[in-house]
Amino acid sequence: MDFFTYKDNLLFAEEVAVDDIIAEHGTPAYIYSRATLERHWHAFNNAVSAHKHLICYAVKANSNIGVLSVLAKLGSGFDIVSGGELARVIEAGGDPAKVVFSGVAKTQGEIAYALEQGIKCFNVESFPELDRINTVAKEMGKKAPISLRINPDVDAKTHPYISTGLKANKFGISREYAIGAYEYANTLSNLDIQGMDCHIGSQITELSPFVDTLERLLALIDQLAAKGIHIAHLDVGGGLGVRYNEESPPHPNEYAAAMATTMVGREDLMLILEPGRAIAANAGILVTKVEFLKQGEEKNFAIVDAAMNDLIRPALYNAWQKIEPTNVREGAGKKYDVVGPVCETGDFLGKDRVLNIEPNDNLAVKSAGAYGFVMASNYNSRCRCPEIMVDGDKVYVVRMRETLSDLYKGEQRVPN
Ligand SMILES: Cc1ncc(COP(=O)(O)O)c(C=O)c1O
Ligand SMILES: N[C@@H](CCCC[NH3+])C(=O)O
Repeated sequence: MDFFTYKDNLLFAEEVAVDDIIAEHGTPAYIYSRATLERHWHAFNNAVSAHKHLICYAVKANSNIGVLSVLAKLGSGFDIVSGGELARVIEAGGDPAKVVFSGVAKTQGEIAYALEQGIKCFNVESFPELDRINTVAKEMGKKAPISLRINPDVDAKTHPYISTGLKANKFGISREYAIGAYEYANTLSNLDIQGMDCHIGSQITELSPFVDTLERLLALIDQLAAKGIHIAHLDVGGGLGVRYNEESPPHPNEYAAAMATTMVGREDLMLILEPGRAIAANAGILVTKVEFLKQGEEKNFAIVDAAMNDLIRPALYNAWQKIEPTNVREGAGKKYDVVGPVCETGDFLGKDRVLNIEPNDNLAVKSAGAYGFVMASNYNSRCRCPEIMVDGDKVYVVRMRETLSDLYKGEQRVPN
């Protein structure tokens, strides 16, 4: 069931017509569906329910407090990569004891903050990070729960910018050094070895890289057990892809069930999943208004009021996201490049899209709930747009549109 559907040619978000939301709140605007977020989360959670598990939603995909609060109310855990994300989780009502902290460069301050809040685990990415966490924990008179992120050297077959599990990537500790790293961690008195983790990349559309990775990590866990090092949880990271266009990634049910099946016989080993995109992407759209239609010599342009500063994925990864009018007109359309107001040729949301549109029509850029607003900027001194949550027939502004003075808040003139 899709919670962004057309009724009589009008796009609805759950029970509310998108054009009605826009009439009140303007464009551009991100619109999220609570029911979709919940359904996606449950798809993961249900598929692994027979195994001891924790779903740690990857906050980086969409860190809006409203979004996090929806997931916190379901009892979700969270995967964070900064102190800022931890603060958001707490503000949203999330439980720090269900937080895992990933990232290659955690600062001393971030480590201390996370220890103070009592997070579940630090996903450690290097030997020097082990030392840093041990030192901070010692100063605080605490033991830090840790997991080591193992780089399994598996090809996730995704865009090179979002592949993370290859030897050539900066992430994790290579498999060759894994045992040594655990043995070293075991000598540090303020560390408490809890888990093993990995994350091989994002927008992965096949099961096999996930299963290969899991098998490699389980083999390492067995080697560690033989050395008397006990691992209590295995965190398989995130990375499950979504359908933007023609992709056919495994359903979260299928993916999570494959993970749980590979772990049969290891009932004591808690399974942690860190899905981000698969929960948030198709739970959101970006709505933008057509400002002008312009005929170039070679191309037609639909110039819209959203830009690369609002949604950078097309410019950054040449990513394709579906673009559809919120009110469908009868008749054939024309081919357009959908471009924004920013002064860069790379400022496009889509190219060669057949659309039947007029100025002032609204367009919905689909699958924009993940890596959308979180990657937005104020480039060209553009105000970041609002984020709106629809819940049945209710509409909540979960982040207000920025105003012009927000743009220079905290800045000052230089005195004479
Ligand atoms: C450590 C870690 N976990 C989880 C995720 C979430 O990935 P995705 O949004 O592809 O599920 C990421 C981002 O790729 C990540 O770096
Ligand atoms: N920002 C990327 C995903 C990054 C994954 C983070 N580890 C995207 O939009 O596809």
